[in-house]
Amino acid sequence: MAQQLTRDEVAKHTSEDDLWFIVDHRVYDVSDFIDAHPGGSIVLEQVAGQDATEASYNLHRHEVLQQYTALCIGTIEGEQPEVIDQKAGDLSQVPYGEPMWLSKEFKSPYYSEKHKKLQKAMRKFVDTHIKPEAQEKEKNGEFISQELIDKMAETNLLDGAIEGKDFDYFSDLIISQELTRMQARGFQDGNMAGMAISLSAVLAWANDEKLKHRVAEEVLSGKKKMSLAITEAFAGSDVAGLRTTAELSEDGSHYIVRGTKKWITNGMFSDYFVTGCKTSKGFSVLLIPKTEDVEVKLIKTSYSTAAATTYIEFNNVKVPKENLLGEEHKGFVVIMSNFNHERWMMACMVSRWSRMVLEECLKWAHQRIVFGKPLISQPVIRQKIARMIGLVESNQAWLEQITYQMNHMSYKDQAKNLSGPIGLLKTFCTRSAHEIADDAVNIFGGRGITQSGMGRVVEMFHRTYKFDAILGGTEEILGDLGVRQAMRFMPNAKL
Ligand code: HEM
Repeated sequence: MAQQLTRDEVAKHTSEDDLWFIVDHRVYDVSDFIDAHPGGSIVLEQVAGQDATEASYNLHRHEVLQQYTALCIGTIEGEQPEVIDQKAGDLSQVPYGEPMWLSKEFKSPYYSEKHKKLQKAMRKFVDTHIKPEAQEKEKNGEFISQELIDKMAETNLLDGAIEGKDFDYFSDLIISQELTRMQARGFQDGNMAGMAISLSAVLAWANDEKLKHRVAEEVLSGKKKMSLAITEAFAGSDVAGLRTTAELSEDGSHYIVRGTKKWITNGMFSDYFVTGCKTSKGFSVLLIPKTEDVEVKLIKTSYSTAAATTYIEFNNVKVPKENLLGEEHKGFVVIMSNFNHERWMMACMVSRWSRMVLEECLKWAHQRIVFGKPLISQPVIRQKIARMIGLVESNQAWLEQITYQMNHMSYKDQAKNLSGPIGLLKTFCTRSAHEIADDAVNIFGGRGITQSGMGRVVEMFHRTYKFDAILGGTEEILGDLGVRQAMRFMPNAKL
C-alpha cells in the first residue's frame, strides 16, 4: 500500500534536489526528474511543496502521469484520488464520447449482445496490442510489424468474440470504429487497409475459385499482403483517364501490364495488387502478383509513412489470364461495386475520429482554466461544442441507418441502391470533419497545432481528415454521384 503523507509533510520538500508536490491527492517526488522534465525545472520549482493538480491538468494529458507512476511516492492521508484512470478496454465516461448504443442509459434497435461482446473484445485488443505499436510507428514512419500481423491473424476474430456466421455489417462497423481509437491516422491505413479494400474485389469477382481461396487464405492468415491500385498521376476519380495498359498475349494465356500507379496505400509491402488497367475494348481489373518487374517507391504525404503510400511502376509484367477479376473490358462495375464498402468504411472511421475529437474538446474545455474560469464557461466555446455534437450524432445515425440497409441487401442491390447514399454519407462525414477540425483547433489554440502533448489528437485530425475527404472518391465526385443516382430514380412525369 502506498504511504500516507500529510500536506504539511509535502510542504517541507521544496529544494531543487528534494522536490515534492501533490497532483490529484497523490504525492510526487520529482527530485531526480526535474532535469528530465520536458517542461523544464523552473515550473516544477514554482509548485514545490504545493498542490499542483490544477496546473498539471492544465498542461498535460492524464496519460502522462500514468506513464510516470514511479514518481508517485504516496497519497495524502484521508484523501482519495478523483481523476479517472482509464484502463485498457474501458468505455469513455465523457458525455458523447461513445456512440449512443454504448451508453447504458440508451437503447438501439441495431446492436445485439453479440455486437456488445465484439466491441468489448475489440476495444481491449486495440488498447493493449495495437495502440502502443501504432503510436510508435506513426512517429518513426516504419511499417507495421509482422508480429502484430501474426497476433491479429492468430486471434481469428478475437478468440471467439464473434462467430463467422454472426458477422454482419454492424460487426464490420464496430471493428472499423474501434480501430480508429489507436489514434494514429497513418498507421491506421498501414494496418492492412489495402487488404480491406482489395480482398473484397477478389472475393466478389475472381473467376478462378482456386485462386480466390488461395489468396484469401494467404492474406487473412497474414502471410501475404495486398493493396488496391487504381489511381495514377494521370487520373484518380476519372477512371476512364487511366493509362496503365494490359495487353492480351496472342495465345490468350496472359496479359502484359505496363504503366504506373500513384498513392497506393500499403503498396510498399504488398504481394498482390488489384489493378485497374486499360484493355483493348475498355477497362479491366487484374490481380497482379509482385514480381521483379513491379517497382515500388515510397511517397511522403502529410500523414505518417507508416501507411506505406506508394508509387508503382508495372514494367511489362506478365499476368496469367486467370487473374482477371470480373469480365474483360467490364472492370468498371468491379471497381464501382467495390468502392461502396470502402467508402462506407471510411465513413465509419472518420465519423469515429470526429467523436474522439469532440471528446478531446469536452475534456479540455472542462479542465483548462482561462481568465480564471474553465474554458467551458465561455458561451462561444459551448456553441462550438454544440455544433460538433450535432454533427457527430447525425453522422452516426445516418451511418447506422445505411448499415442496417446493407445487412438486408445483396451485394448487387447495394451497388444499385446504396452507392448514392454511401457517397453522400461519406461526403457529409468529411464535411463535418472539416468543421469539427477547424473548431477543435480554435478551442485548443497553440496545442491544436502541436504534435505532442494535450492537443496531439486534434493536431493529427486537423492534418489528416482530408485523407478521408479525398481517398475513395472526392467530396465533389461523391456529392455529384449521390445526386445523379437520385435523379435516376426520379419518375419521368413532371411532379
Ligand atoms: C509527475 C509530474 C509530471 C510529469 C511526469 C510531467 C511530465 C511532462 C511531460 C511528459 C511533458 C511533455 C508534454 C506532454 O507530453 O504533455 C511535460 C510538459 C510540461 N510540463 Fe510537466 N510533468 C509533471 C508535472 C508538471 C507540473 C506540476 C507542472 C507545472 C506546474 C508542469 C509543467 C509543464 C509544462 C509547462 C510543460 C510544457 C507544456 C507545453 O509545452 O504545453 N509539469 N511534462
